[in-house]
Amino acid sequence: MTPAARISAAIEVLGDIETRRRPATDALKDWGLSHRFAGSKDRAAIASLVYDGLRRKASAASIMGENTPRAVVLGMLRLQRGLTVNAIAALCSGERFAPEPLTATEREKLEVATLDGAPAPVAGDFPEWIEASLTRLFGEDVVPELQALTTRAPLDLRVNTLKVSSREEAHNALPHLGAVETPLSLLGLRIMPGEDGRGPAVQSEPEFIKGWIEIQDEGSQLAALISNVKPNEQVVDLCAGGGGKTLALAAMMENHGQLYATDSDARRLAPIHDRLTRAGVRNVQVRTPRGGADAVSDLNGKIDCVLVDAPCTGVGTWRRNPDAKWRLRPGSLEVRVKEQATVLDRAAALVKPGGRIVYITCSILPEENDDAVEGFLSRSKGFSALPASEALARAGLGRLTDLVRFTKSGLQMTPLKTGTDGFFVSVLVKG
Ligand SMILES: C[S@@+](CC[C@H](N)C(=O)[O-])C[C@H]1O[C@@H](n2cnc3c(N)ncnc32)[C@H](O)[C@@H]1O
Repeated sequence: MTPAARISAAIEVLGDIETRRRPATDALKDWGLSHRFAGSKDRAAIASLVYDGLRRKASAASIMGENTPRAVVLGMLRLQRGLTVNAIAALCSGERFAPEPLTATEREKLEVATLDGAPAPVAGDFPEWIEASLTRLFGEDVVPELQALTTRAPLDLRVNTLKVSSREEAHNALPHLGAVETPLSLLGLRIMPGEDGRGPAVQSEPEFIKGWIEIQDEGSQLAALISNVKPNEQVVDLCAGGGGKTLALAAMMENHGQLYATDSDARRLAPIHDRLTRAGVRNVQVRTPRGGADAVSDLNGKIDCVLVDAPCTGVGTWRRNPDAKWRLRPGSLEVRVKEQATVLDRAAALVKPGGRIVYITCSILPEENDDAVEGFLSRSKGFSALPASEALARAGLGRLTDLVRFTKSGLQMTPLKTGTDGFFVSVLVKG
């Protein structure tokens, strides 16, 4: 396919997402099934155009003065990809499979293309209804913070110290990936996405299959490190899901002590078994919930650290899932907030005196972060929030102090400040 034909395809897919209100992955999959001639490079390039369009949907529509899929793609090519008006015009030739030529108005709009004076939800590409929440956290930095969430995320790897002795060893074994060391996690390697937004097929690498590396955002690695779990502790990963954090905790515990991994959704937990085997983990008991029974009721009052990687809106991962931002509704935020209260209350009963809950979300909305923690502290006697600077110091992560945003009861990482997904962490100590 020509670059111009890929742009036509991206406009078509964005139209499908809009009219049928469906996730981008479904629309892209259907497009691929009905255009079997398109090769994998074409499909990746089209997906990348669609995701960039979603990343800049509000700002692109604003500079073009209309909200059509074509306007979004044209505006995105200018704003996100930095194409000149002539380069965009050359792609829109009107020839076979290419988009129609630019109108005089489109040309004019693309030439001016400024976001000066645009309201924050337009300049920062986010839904208007969360502006007040974001302002509570970011104050005057809402636009730069949210603009950083419109960029493409790198592919981060965590080196598994249960299988290799150092980050260097894994790095040296994988020179062809072009990875660099992550600046904040000493276990991380980072691969920048290619022009078409694609990364290498890491999961096919022999080192991945041997368990030397896992795919994990640097922010997620840091959140696990802040828990400061140690060998020989008793630890529960209460929302273990597919086990991303469980694996990181097990490596920190050097396979000593006991780590219980559970989740209210048995299906989400299913992949953890293969992952634990591949990673060489021997100290994890997976507790699969059965028939609604509490899978960790025997552990009440016995646990040193309960990790609550809470269900959340995922606003902090919008770099990776840009269509999620336009599907977020106040009702879904409310549901997540209720789930967060439930899971925090469950965690509280597990903790022994002197133990801790480490509460994590991949969100930047205060309702899911400080408010959830403050609500918990007002309901539960005996817990207090450890100052986040102290939590960093205890975990040997003092280097984060000048980068993270400290909040009332925790700390916030963001793409702008830490170059990671938007993770929130709060450590709640039982006196
Ligand atoms: C952010 S995801 C966990 C991701 C996982 N920890 C990882 O690192 O790959 C949140 C998880 O919380 C689970 N969850 C939701 N409500 C829960 C509850 N009341 N108790 C336990 N788990 C719950 C969800 O099923 C989901 O798997």
